[in-house]
Amino acid sequence: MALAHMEFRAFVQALKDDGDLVEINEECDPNLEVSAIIRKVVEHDERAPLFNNLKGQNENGLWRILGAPNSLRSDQRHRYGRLARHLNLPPTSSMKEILDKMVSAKTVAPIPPKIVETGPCKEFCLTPDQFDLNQLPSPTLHQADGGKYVQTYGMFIVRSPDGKWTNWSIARAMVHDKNHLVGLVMPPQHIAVIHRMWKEQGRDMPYALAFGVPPAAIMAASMPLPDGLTEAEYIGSMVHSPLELVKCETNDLFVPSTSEIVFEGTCSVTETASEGPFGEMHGYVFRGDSHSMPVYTVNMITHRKDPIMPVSACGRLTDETHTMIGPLAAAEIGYILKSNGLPINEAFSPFESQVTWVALQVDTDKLRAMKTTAEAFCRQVGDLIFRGKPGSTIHRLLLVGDDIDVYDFKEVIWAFTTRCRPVMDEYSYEDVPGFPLIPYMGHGNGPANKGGKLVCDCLLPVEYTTGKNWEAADFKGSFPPELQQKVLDRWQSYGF
Ligand SMILES: Cc1cc2c3c(c1C)C(C)(C)C[C@@H](CCc1ccccc1)N3c1c(nc(O)[nH]c1=O)N2C[C@H](O)[C@H](O)[C@H](O)COP(=O)(O)O
Ligand SMILES: [K+]
Repeated sequence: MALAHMEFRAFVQALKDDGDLVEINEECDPNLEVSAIIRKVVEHDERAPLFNNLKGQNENGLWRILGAPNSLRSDQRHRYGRLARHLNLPPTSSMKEILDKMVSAKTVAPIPPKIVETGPCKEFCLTPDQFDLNQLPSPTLHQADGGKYVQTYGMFIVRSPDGKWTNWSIARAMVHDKNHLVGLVMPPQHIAVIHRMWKEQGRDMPYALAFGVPPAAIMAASMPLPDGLTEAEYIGSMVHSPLELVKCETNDLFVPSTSEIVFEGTCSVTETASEGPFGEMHGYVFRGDSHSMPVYTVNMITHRKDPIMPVSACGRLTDETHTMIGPLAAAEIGYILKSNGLPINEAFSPFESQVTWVALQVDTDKLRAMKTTAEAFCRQVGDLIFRGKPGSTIHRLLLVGDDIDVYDFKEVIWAFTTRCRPVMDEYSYEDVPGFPLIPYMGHGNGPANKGGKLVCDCLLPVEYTTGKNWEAADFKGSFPPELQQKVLDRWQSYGF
């Protein structure tokens, strides 16, 4: 068996070996029942459900469903275990170790994928007369959704017309009819950038949609890596070995050879259909919230025997849209700021902000050496991030000092509520792209796609000049170390 980060089926086995999987063998209905179970799982950090017996499965087992593929574990020591298994890291890994791994490939030479003749994803091939997406177990995830969102954790593979750039990304898609999908293609996302290139040439965009890809691949697919970067090469260097890809049957794109299921086809550059509403990552589904989006034709389905379809039933905390979209954007944001010479140590997107914030830990020694002002520094950070793509889903950047652990929300909110004077210490951005999926944007008082962003300076003025002039009124901050040690040593004998 391959390693968990390189083959989805090995990943499912790793969850089972970790005691992090519940196999459900009684028949479940993909119409809401499956998603209701997944929602209860992710709202309580329960074990991942593997639905082995779905209403609508065909004679070759097409398909089963793995819910909550990258959500949290309840045991605090293994909280990010599922994310760690995506990257061949120990299940006790911290979020910092996980995000550092995702950024590690930026400074090494890309390792191009290896093309193989065939692979498990080719065990079965179905032409459109042999399948009906409405009869297969496509799940309805929220009762107010506009359709069956069969695509929430698969990977779209699209390539620029000149063949130079192959982008891998997650973008949602719902069943439109027996062999068509309609999906969210939204600027500034790379799938929309490439779709536009094909549209300018008046040619439909070939795509592949691979479900159950190597877990390391789906992590990079969810990360806002630079324009023009081909994820397949990036992942190869991240995992230090080439990914094995196999050619599609109906177009010249390549898919991971061990993919559980592959949809192949073309995405129209002219035909659109109604897409949404959908229970979104911020926790809302607004009735009637549908938009015209491109139609994908499914010309071929290939798959493994008894294939597993991964499903992210997203919404309120804590599912893949929170464990991946925010933190992976934060990793890219942190990297951009450091590469521009700014004194940033760490970057994280707190789940409690519904991943609309990124907290940035500032190295305040280096900050003081810059002899800058709060306004100049905050504007430098805001201009770099809010005018670029990786910051597109983030509406608040919080600058905090070295004493604040950005991975611990208690620390972040303490600094924000006590060191950032509302209005005076906040620098607004109304002339930058906004994220319309956040309810106060898409269903708020102002323009849905513009503005509504802030850089919040949670550094006190002394941190820019002479340094911290306070002691925290807490156990670690207000007592001599030897007294702290004495209390810890005698804690039991005191009677606690
Ligand atoms: C992990 C994950 C990620 C996404 C999405 C999902 C999951 C589980 C859902 C469950 C399918 C929900 C939805 C969230 C909506 C969203 C839109 C735009 C940005 C962020 C989120 N979704 C994306 C969606 N992006 C859309 O354009 N389109 C989508 O539909 N994303 C985020 C997306 O994968 C990341 O932004 C990647 O950086 C995109 O790659 P790219 O930077 O363009 O090469
Ligand atoms: K990507």
